[in-house]
Amino acid sequence: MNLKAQQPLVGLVGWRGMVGSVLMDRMQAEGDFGLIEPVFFSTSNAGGKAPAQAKNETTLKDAFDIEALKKCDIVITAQGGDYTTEVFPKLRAAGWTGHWIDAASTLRMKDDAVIILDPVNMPVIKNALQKGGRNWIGGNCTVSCMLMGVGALYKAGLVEWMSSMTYQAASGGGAQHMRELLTQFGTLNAEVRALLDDPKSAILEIDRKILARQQSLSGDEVANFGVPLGGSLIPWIDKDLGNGVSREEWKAGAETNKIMGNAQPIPVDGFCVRVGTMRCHSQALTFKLKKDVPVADIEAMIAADNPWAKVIPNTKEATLAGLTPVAVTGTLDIPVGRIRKLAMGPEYVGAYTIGDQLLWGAAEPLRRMLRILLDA
Ligand SMILES: NC(=O)C1=CN([C@@H]2O[C@H](COP(=O)(O)OP(=O)(O)OC[C@H]3O[C@@H](n4cnc5c(N)ncnc54)[C@H](OP(=O)(O)O)[C@@H]3O)[C@@H](O)[C@H]2O)C=CC1
Ligand SMILES: N[C@@H](CC(=O)OP(=O)(O)O)C(=O)O
Repeated sequence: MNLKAQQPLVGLVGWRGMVGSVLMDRMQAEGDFGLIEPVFFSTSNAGGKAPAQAKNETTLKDAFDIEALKKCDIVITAQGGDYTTEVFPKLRAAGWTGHWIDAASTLRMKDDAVIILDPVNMPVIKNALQKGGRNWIGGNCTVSCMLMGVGALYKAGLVEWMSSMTYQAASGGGAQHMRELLTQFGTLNAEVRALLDDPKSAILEIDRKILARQQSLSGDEVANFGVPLGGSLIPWIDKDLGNGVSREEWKAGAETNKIMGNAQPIPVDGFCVRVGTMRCHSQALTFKLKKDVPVADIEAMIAADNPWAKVIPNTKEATLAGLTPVAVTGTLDIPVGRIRKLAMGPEYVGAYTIGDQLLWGAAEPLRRMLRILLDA
């Protein structure tokens, strides 16, 4: 398949979901649709009208139609893991040799799949391409955002181990989770609105009423998270692996090492916590470096690594201005701040980083992989 010789046929699945919509916006902004012939698929509305970016094929194809998918040179999917599990093996079994670009975690750890994050692991991607690689999978959002920020330290071989404590946004669970969080905030606010309006009301009375309402949230009010997130947090994300580790925590080590192509795995571990933010994942990092490196050198390496990593000076003023989810949401910036030596010794370094989990954490690596294939 010579992807350069023509406008390749690119099948888009999951384009109207939350991740898919962010992907479409980014592809539009970067002019990607000018380089491809898009074919839009749907799991629910085959025969419906394709979005405005459609060119020749203006109706939606059935996303389960293997013959229709087989015609594509490239398929990009943000439809989710169940879709991948059902369709991908059938498509390959039918003899399809095109490129599969996927946001779901299903195929990430397969030997013939590469976790794509090209500003961090372009050599790994190029090497796989040369060997005929065809399966390109976006990484876990927390891992991708972390490596976009501090990948420089891994590339330099400086990391002996790293611990990551995350503060993950509601969007990581999907659109319904974001709605649930906001609805809970509204419910809680309504519960004490009269008391809030009265400046003389007792804060402990407000606190008591809020707690009572949080504890009574049930049914549809907690259908997605299972327990209240508004005014609370949840220190478990994804499945229980049965050994005290959550699947989200397991991904940190497994995916970091796979992305970096480490022959000798570097220990990466910590706790993943869901907090009441909208779509930015934050994380506090502890590094044990292999040697004592001055903070200024660490900052310089991070700043020089890629155009999106931004060092935030370790002051209160700069932190409040540039190192919060509200400051970062909707941008491709990956600020890294709070960089300092820790009390444990000169090789121990702390840092704090944030990324929009729908951009670098999901959509952006997919569209960049498309461009890599088009340029190959
Ligand atoms: N959420 C996240 O943070 C991340 C998600 N991912 C991966 O991406 C997958 C998709 O996630 P996400 O985008 O959050 O899922 P969504 O639920 O937003 O979208 C998934 C699909 O649901 C269908 N759908 C049904 N009703 C609606 C509706 N009202 N509006 C839009 N779409 C609707 C669409 O399929 P159709 O058009 O065919 O009906 C859509 O493609 C995940 O399963 C995961 O594998 C990866 C990284 C991060
Ligand atoms: N699990 C992440 C979101 C996500 O979709 O991750 P993954 O792509 O690894 O399943 C979160 O909840 O924040």
